Amino acid sequence: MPSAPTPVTPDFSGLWIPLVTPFRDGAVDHAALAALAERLAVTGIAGFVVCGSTGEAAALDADEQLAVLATVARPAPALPRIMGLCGYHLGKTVAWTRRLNDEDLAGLLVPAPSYIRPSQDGLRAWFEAIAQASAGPVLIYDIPYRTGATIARETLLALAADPRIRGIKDCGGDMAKTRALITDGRLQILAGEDPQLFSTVAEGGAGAIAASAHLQTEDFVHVIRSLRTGRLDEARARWQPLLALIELLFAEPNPGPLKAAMAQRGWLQDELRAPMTRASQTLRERLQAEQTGLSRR
Ligand SMILES: O=C(O)C1=N[C@H](C(=O)O)C[C@H](O)C1
Repeated sequence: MPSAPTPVTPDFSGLWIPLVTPFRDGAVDHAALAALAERLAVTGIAGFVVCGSTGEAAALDADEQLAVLATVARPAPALPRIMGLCGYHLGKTVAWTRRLNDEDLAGLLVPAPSYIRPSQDGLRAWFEAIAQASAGPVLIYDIPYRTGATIARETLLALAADPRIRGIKDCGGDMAKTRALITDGRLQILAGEDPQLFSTVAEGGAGAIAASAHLQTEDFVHVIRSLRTGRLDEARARWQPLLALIELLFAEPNPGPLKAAMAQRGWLQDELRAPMTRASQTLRERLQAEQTGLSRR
């Protein structure tokens, strides 16, 4: 049986959960967040991503983001935490990066600046300025459908030469680009599009940051471990039953459907901050039926 790939340092392999931020009556529900972190911490995950897009970070102010980070750290202090950044103002983002140097973080997850669509040279300068300000490693968050900026393969390969930039959360939707990065070998590739988790890890990706893995977490952990140790049949057997759930969770903007499904399990209130909205009634019903089916398996 093939052995697992040799880990690189720092090791970002495995399954990372981009935590939702639970709300109750408009405020962050820290009790629900702490209970969620506690529940997930024992499932075999690599760690948490705090304040990613699933965490509705764009709707949280700086104090709320720091409070969320502190709450997540409490139940499992030894479990690594990656902090998400978002924005488009370089000076403010660099200043926030410096503030985050005071926190105990495994890394920063940094998207391209939203809305302004800089050139490839501008994108490179953006990531390098943030990496330079960061005390810890940086993972590039490549998500053109949210930011409006496509990071070209050549730009990513150029950024890979920076020793502070260690990985990528890949939502680029371009498998040829993903393969080029895997072949290049300098960045650790984490699948960020949940349906692509299997193919990315099977082709040599290090793991995933997958919102849908809030649910059926052990199955997702098992899929990644099986793929990384060459147990393809085992991985496929765990993966295929997850596909319908994943499809439903992204049938409307994330994290609406995910929060609906989690609320059905009694884990949080089905509440989002505007302009994000709850999943539609029809989708909520389909999620309920799918979850009932999974619980009978
Ligand atoms: O917050 C994240 O990290 C993720 N975001 C993606 C998105 O909604 O854009 C989805 C992915 O599962 C994790």
